[in-house]
Amino acid sequence: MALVTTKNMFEKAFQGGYAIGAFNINNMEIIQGIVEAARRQNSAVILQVSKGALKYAHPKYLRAMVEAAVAETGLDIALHLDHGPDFETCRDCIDYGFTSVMFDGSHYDYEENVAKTKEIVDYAHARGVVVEAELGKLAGIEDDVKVDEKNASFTDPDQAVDFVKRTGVDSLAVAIGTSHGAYKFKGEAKLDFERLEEITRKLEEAGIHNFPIVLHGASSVDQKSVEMCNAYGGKINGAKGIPAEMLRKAASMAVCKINMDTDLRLAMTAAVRKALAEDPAGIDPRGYLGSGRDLITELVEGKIKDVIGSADSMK
Ligand SMILES: O=C(CO)COP(=O)(O)O
Ligand SMILES: O=C[C@H](O)COP(=O)(O)O
Ligand SMILES: [Zn+2]
Ligand SMILES: [Zn+2]
Repeated sequence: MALVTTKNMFEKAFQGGYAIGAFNINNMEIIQGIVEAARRQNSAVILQVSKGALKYAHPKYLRAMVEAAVAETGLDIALHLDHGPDFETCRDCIDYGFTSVMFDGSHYDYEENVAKTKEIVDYAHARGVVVEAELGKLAGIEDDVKVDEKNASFTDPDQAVDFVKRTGVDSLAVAIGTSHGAYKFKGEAKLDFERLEEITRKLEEAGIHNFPIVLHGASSVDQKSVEMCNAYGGKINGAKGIPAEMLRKAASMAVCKINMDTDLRLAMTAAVRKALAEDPAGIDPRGYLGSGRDLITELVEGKIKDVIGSADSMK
């Protein structure tokens, strides 16, 4: 039993009109919380590691824990680098046994993004690893880079076709109105589904069939977690995410990978705050971290079952 790439997962998800959840991991409790949900729902899952996570927990630790999860559950699990900033980071993760890497060159000009992505695709494909790239700029905060709403730009469908052809990437993250973090919309939530449809139509016309699209910044910012945080001393105001029905619609289209981190952070924080507040004399980390882990399981199970639709994708 070994880690798998996302190739087979995406083929099935595209055909089946659902998406695979890609959840950010930073420590053992988060990994266990997600994997337990995937096990209960018999679902394939992607565990992804940001640059910040690589710094917090060495990739060797993360890989070893994820491999333990595969051995325990027998599930299809891909270990993915999220927003790889450069060739070196992507190469290191490939060399550490990741099965998928993202190179995020969206902040470079177009030709530079093409050239850098291609270099990583060549290195990865020679080693059986798949690559996700990004075109268009999402608003919000990614690692240290903050893009404000007016500097965000949606993905151009013609450019997407040219990009996929020239780089040979395996999947593409697009900008259609989602953003990273807990504050996604000031007013009404809105995604550009026509653009998403046009990207797929143009790819199909160019002979690139069933091409998997990735949606970043897809947390729903569940009010239950926000309220729980605030009830136990948190101060989270005006947070707003992507409504579940929009994610369902995206998953039914070409979106095969849906990225969520903020929702997990909120759940973990809410549960830890509550556990500490309710047991002021408690000092056992297994108590409050265990509560965080349980709430992550509950949250991820709900996403798999009711939002992204990947339940029983292991069959
Ligand atoms: O896209 C993400 C990680 O790459 C996470 O998005 P959220 O901030 O919406 O959870
Ligand atoms: O894309 C951003 C993810 O939420 C990861 O966040 P991080 O860089 O703080 O680990
Ligand atoms: Zn980006
Ligand atoms: Zn992202």
